[in-house]
Amino acid sequence: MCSMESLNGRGRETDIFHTKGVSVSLQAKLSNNVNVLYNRYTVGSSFGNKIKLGRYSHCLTYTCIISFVNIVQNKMVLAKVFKYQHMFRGFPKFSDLKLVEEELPEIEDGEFLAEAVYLSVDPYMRAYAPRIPIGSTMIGSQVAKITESKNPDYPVGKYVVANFGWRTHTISNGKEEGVVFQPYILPDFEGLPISYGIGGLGRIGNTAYFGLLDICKPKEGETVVISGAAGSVGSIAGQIAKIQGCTVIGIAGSEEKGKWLTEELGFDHFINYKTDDVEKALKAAAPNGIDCYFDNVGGDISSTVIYQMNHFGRISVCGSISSYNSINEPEDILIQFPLVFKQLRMEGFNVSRWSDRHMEGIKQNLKWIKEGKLKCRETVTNGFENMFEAFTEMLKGKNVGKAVVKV
Ligand SMILES: NC(=O)C1=CN([C@@H]2O[C@H](COP(=O)(O)OP(=O)(O)OC[C@H]3O[C@@H](n4cnc5c(N)ncnc54)[C@H](OP(=O)(O)O)[C@@H]3O)[C@@H](O)[C@H]2O)C=CC1
Ligand SMILES: CCCCCC(=O)/C=C/[C@@H]1[C@@H](C/C=C\CCCC(=O)O)[C@@H](O)C[C@H]1O
Repeated sequence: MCSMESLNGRGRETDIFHTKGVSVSLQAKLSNNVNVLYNRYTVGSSFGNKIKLGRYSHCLTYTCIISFVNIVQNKMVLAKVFKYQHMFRGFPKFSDLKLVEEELPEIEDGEFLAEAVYLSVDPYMRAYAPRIPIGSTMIGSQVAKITESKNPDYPVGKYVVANFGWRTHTISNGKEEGVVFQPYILPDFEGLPISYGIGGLGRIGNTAYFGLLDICKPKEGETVVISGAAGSVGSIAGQIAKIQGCTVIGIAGSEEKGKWLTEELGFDHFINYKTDDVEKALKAAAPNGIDCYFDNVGGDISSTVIYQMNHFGRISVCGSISSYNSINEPEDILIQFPLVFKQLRMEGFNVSRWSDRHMEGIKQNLKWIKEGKLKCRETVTNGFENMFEAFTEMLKGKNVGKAVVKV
């Protein structure tokens, strides 16, 4: 491995290579955190090559120079990768990650090369951070185009949905280790955006579909509350509750989100948890109590909702984003009283529970989209190097619908 950390500097260019009589201009734009890693060195002859790297040439080893020449000559693939460098503490910092480049080898039999087109940024990346090994690739999924293949199950030109992490290029044999699902060919979305594969027509859509229908089991005429309502899961869960004939109350953090939920998605009521008194607003919106609660946020919002639930109400615990960035343990919140006295059913879930029904959820959500009953909105950030920004903006609530990054 050859580290070029000492070359760091935003937008710095290293420049001219003359190799075997061919003059090649190489622009290596290095951002603050860019490091260059070499997985494999082909020690070819670079004797006689004139290599000029300005005043930083002392930082490069001979091996690195040869490796650069090989990259230029053989068009080797360089993947950009975000590594998890320091454990997040509190709100994630840019310096907790490191952007590096990895030289990829040629693919072998059974393998394919995929180029990320859309990457997902999700709250679980923060929630699971204590379990991510330091130095490993940041976790996450993507929709990627297969650009080379020696595996007939993954043909060139097709798109895969895969848990490759925060990286632009990946070699895979279709059997990723230690991930919650294996790469699969993007189903036919009948002209809908391929990015939906990491959103409404993927595990996000299925989280809303199964988490609401299998756990809350909402019935026509019932009142359903959704927290995190304008996010990717919440906005879909609320629309599915509307499709079931329920009265739907969405809780989210801005008036713009509220307008979208009520005016475009058909939610019956909106509560802004940042400016409204949630307890009073809930009483006004649900004078007869709440039957189902789809919980994306946890914390005070959730205990306030749970205290207003009707007998035999059902709570689907999807997540608790209000606590993910906390350093301190949350204060005790006594929900046992309503759970016991109202005989509520509260159940946590992980969408992987329904992996064997993955296509059922996708097909149903696709049908509802085609029928005009379900809308999937996205907040798109451009540029792989902006992954961290997209991630933290989502944690701050700047996204409406699904937060994705377009490479
Ligand atoms: N159980 C499972 O299998 C799965 C669970 N999840 C969970 O679902 C939830 C929603 O995820 P997802 O739809 O992908 O993300 P979102 O698209 O909803 O984005 C996160 C949203 O959380 C809101 N938020 C941030 N901080 C707080 C806070 N302190 N209190 C209340 N809301 C906050 C923000 O909206 P706002 O402006 O409203 O504050 C932000 O937009 C998360 O808890 C996630 O962990 C997701 C996928 C699968
Ligand atoms: C208290 C911590 C709760 C964390 C809950 C949570 O967010 C879990 C999520 C993962 C889930 C991710 C699902 C959808 C992501 C959408 C993009 C995509 O990857 O397609 C899955 O990994 C299983 C749950 O653990």
